Amino acid sequence: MPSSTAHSAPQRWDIFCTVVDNYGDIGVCWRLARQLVAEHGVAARLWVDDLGAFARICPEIDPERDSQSAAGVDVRHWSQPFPAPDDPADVVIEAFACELPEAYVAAMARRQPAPRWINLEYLSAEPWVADCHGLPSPHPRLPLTKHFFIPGFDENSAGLLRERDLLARHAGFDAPAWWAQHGGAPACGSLAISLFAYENNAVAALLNAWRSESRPVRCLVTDSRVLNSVSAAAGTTLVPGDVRRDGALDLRILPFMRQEAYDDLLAACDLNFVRGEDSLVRAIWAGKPFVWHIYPQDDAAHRVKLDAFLDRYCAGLSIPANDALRTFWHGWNAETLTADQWRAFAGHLPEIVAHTRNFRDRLAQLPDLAKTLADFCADPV
Ligand SMILES: Cc1cn([C@H]2C[C@H](O)[C@@H](COP(=O)(O)OP(=O)(O)O[C@H]3O[C@@H](C)[C@H](O)[C@@H](O)[C@H]3O)O2)c(=O)[nH]c1=O
Repeated sequence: MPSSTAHSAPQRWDIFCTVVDNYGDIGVCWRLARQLVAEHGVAARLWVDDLGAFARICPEIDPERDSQSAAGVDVRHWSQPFPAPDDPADVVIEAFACELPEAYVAAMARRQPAPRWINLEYLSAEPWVADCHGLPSPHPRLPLTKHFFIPGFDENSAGLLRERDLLARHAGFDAPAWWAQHGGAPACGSLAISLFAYENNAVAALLNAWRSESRPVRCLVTDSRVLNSVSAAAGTTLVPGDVRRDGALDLRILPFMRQEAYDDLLAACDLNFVRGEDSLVRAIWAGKPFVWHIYPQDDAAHRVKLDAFLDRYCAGLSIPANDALRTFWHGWNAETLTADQWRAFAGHLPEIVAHTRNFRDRLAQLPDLAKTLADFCADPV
């Protein structure tokens, strides 16, 4: 149910997003803002410090304009100094612990009732999420309380972003039409693979393995950081539109696409290599086997995060499939992958296909992140 009625003004939400690097931060905030407007009837204003990054995933955005509307969302450039705040919103989302403008926080403190203030954290499959999700954090000086919202994989977390019609869209996906517009259907019996990742030295081993596969492999490389590694492995600079055929491998470089189109790419392929948290979640909803290149952190904290996810994802797999999948994911993330590891993983793909579909279906039983948030914020503080 929308949060507003015909008689009351819609609830106003301000979502603040700083683009730390890449597209994950804005990718998540943009999806959330659109879904809140479309499914919960709120008036959402999205403050973004880097409109250039935003325009890459949503080409309607004009990076030169401080104020514009897209998909019903009021998009604002979060510039410095921050414009004097008018009336702070009913709900204020601070995405990924970005620091709100001081003047805005002061205005929040003057508001009656105080706004709901949410710190939307990074996704994690780790067990500590259950203890921290939803915790209040009173402001040390002002009459404000911030709550932590942590996306995750069970009912003790904030859930995952999932639009109401997403699974139906995947179920009705017209693969032949998609392939007709994207270079033609792969040869019969092919394995279609999308490749989105950070730079990764293991690309060379992977491409070699695919060249000598027993079945044709159509690999669609996104115009992302992994393209540097693909170019290095190919010994030439590849650009969107390039096609390279070598042995069983048919390699195609795609242009960077709008965010909605990325979902279709995941739906079209049999296996998706993803990175960061937003593409990981989209790969789960596509219900196809996937391989996660997790955002690397200096202290190797990403290994713990990766294993926590693997523990959830692999539960219920046979021991050989479990071993092959984990070894393959670790090899990809450590950039030490071998052709044997690919063959072992690929040999278990039929089991992993069915397993991933079940994993997706189980997660789809949980409330989605926008709903969890909208429910929590439905009433004033
Ligand atoms: C390949 C492609 C992706 N996308 C979108 C899909 C996603 O919304 C977004 C990519 O986001 P992610 O998968 O999260 O990967 P990322 O590496 O871009 O973002 C990262 O930012 C870091 C700061 C975080 O620590 C990471 O966890 C992650 O969020 O880009 C397109 O819109 N078009 C494309 O062609």
